[in-house]
Amino acid sequence: MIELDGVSHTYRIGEQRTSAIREVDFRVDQGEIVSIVGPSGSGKSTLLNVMGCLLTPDSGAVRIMGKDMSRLSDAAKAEIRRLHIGFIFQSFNLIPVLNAFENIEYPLIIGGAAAGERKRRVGAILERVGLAQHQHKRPDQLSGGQKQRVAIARALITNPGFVLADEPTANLDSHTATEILALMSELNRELKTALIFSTHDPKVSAFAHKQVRIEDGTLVA
Ligand SMILES: Nc1ncnc2c1ncn2[C@@H]1O[C@H](COP(=O)(O)OP(=O)(O)OP(=O)(O)O)[C@@H](O)[C@H]1O
Repeated sequence: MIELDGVSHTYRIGEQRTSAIREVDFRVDQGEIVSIVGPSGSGKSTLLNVMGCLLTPDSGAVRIMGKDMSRLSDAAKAEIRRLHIGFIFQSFNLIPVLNAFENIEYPLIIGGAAAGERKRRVGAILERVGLAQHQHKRPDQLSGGQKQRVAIARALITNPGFVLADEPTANLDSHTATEILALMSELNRELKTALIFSTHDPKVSAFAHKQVRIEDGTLVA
């Protein structure tokens, strides 16, 4: 599970201070789908980045699988991220010079998987997300929905316990967004991977089992 206990974060640029999240208590259990809803600037990305250990909060505790992140070195946190957390971004963040197969394979190379195992696992997930026939295309040769399918496959290829998705459907038309959400829900049921995603669209939020609302950095519901 991921647990946040009284977590706050303030950005500092010169003299300017922006209190992005304040005293957030939050918990996600295995297999849940949780949406974080709120207007622009309310702190959704900051909250996801703290949960994914991409950002160290000023105060409060972040525990992942029971481990207190504040006690770990950067290298140990990177290892927790690699083993337990997948990321999906609004703008897909695929590597432009790699094709779909290679983008999905990349986390397995980092993790030291052998070539045969990589081929088998990437082949299986390409089938699962409906992209087997597009595996040799680079991101600029894929549609928005196909790019997000590659990103979903890349996030899931290491079998993480959690996938954090920052506005995963914001750059997609509503039909493609619905397809992507349906795919993520199916994969959540099959793999029991928890999915935490942010959105400001109530229709998108409705896909979640649990919805939390953030306003001005504070969880309000
Ligand atoms: N790197 C940063 N440096 C300084 N201020 C930041 C930084 N990132 C975010 N902020 C500020 O922190 C607050 C929360 O931002 P955050 O990106 O978490 O909100 P959000 O709800 O994800 O917004 P959006 O829906 O527009 O992506 C905003 O006031 C924002 O301007």
